[in-house]
Amino acid sequence: MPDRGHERLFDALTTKGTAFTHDERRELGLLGLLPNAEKTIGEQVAHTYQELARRPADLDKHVFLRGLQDRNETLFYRLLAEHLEETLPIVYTPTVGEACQRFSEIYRRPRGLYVAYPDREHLREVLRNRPRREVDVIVVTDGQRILGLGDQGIGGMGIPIGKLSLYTLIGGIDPARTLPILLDVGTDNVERLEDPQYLGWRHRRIGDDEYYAFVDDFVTAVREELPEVLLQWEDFATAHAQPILERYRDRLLTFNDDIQGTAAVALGALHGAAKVAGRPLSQQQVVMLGAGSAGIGVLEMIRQEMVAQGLSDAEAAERIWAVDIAGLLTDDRTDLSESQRRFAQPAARTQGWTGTALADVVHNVDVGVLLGLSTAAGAFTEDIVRELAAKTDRPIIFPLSNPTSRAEAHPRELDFWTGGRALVATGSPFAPVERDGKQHRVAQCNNVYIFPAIGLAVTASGATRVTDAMMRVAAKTLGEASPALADPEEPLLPAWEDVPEVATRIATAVAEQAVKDGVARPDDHLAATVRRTRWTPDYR
Ligand SMILES: NC(=O)C1=CN([C@@H]2O[C@H](COP(=O)(O)OP(=O)(O)OC[C@H]3O[C@@H](n4cnc5c(N)ncnc54)[C@H](OP(=O)(O)O)[C@@H]3O)[C@@H](O)[C@H]2O)C=CC1
Ligand SMILES: CC(=O)C(=O)O
Ligand SMILES: [Mg+2]
Repeated sequence: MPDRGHERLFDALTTKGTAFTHDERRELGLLGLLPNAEKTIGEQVAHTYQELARRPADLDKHVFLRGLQDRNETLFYRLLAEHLEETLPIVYTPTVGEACQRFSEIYRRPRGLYVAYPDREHLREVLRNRPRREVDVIVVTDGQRILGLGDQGIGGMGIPIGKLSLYTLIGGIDPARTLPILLDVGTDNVERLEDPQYLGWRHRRIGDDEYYAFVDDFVTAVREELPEVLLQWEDFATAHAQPILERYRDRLLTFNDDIQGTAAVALGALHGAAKVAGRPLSQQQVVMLGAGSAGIGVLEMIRQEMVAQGLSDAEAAERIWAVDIAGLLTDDRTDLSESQRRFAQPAARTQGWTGTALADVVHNVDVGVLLGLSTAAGAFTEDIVRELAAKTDRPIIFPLSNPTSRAEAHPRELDFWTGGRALVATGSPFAPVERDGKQHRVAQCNNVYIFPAIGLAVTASGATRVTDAMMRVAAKTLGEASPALADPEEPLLPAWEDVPEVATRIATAVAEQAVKDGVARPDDHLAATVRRTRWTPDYR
């Protein structure tokens, strides 16, 4: 801890600002550095909230909140906790997308680490320069697939910063023990490259050989410096996301949020949806628009769930249909990756069809579940949705692409086209839908329901790996918390004010699974350990 009063006052993690008491001011050498009044944290929150509310534009609100985070983290998290539903879309999707696009323009202060390719000979030194010694969670991106907004280069840093805020807010991870990292390997975004304000390495993205060697060196440096840290991969382009996960998942404590976190939240939401629809997942025909890393990750978990519900692998595969830009994934296509090929349907099944686009699949298959992880805004058209709704009482429709501008459909339209029968969840937040004079909250099926709980689970239990079984337990525990199970009129996922508590329950179940899987130390009081691990936004 810094010993000079001035440094103490400006240490965002420990400062209390105007809430330092007179005695503390004397003790810490702060006397005279602050105006006379002594505020409580409650008063500071009220004042700061007023200031936030005065900013009309969401991006301005984002900049304001990021500034607060850099000044006083305790106050930042207390404000967010007290206004969770309202502030989440500001620090996270959709506004964080715009913040990434305009990162260089709104940049104020350093946070986290920029691990740049030109510094590749000095990665250990970069890691050693981290602001704090002890780290529980790293979120790392290379900025190539930021939400559905494509390559943002160094601007991608907004995502690890935002995700880690949610690790703290929802998962109770001590903010002093989080580290956002941006791997700066160039950008192919011409607008960024030509922008004089651009703060990243002004260079095209490096080739795959250099890229994988660099990622390897980065992982080596992380293992040497922080051998026990949880390393979360975020918003990598699909071509890199899966190979990176496969390469490191059995070697370190790591997971890919877009592949595994998204799968777990989708399965959690499907649990409640299938119950309300009155038909288990294993009896549904499932269509996914989008066969990127997120879409394939979700389908993989759905397949596992169908098998757990009694189907053979082959029977499960028959019920899963994946569609990308070129149409349905079929076994005669030569452009599919290995992970996509697992979901390719026999081309013979499309005999007699006039095409294999989404509309054709919905026309020819008794679809009960339609999911979107495609970035294709509006792809769930009125015709498609009406046809789907004519085949089933309670169509399950999840437009999951982010940010809002990339959603495959608007929940209000889905509700209208299906006469209020659709069971809907979206990736980004939407306003409640009005039906029969009542407001119905739309569930936000976003991996934010999962990753903070995974962080809490592994931190509390000392886990050394993230196993598939841990992810499945996270999905199951989330599914069991669905308000729709008790009342089909309720949303498919818990309300934001309940999410920190639900995250604690998920974390406990995941930690128990980690012990069962032999990747965490046994603990007779895991639930208590998980609760004790949680950091809370109180002045110490
Ligand atoms: N709700 C949540 O929690 C999460 C949401 N997401 C969102 O999912 C989206 C996809 O992410 P990711 O898988 O990594 O991205 P990718 O870009 O790798 O995948 C997109 C997929 O959609 C396909 N696609 C694109 N446009 C169309 C179209 N017009 N019609 C049909 N298919 C199309 C692409 O096909 P092709 O390969 O042929 O181009 C590709 O298969 C993003 O918007 C992201 O924000 C991601 C993670 C979590
Ligand atoms: C939510 C998320 O991880 C994404 O859209 O990429
Ligand atoms: Mg992501």
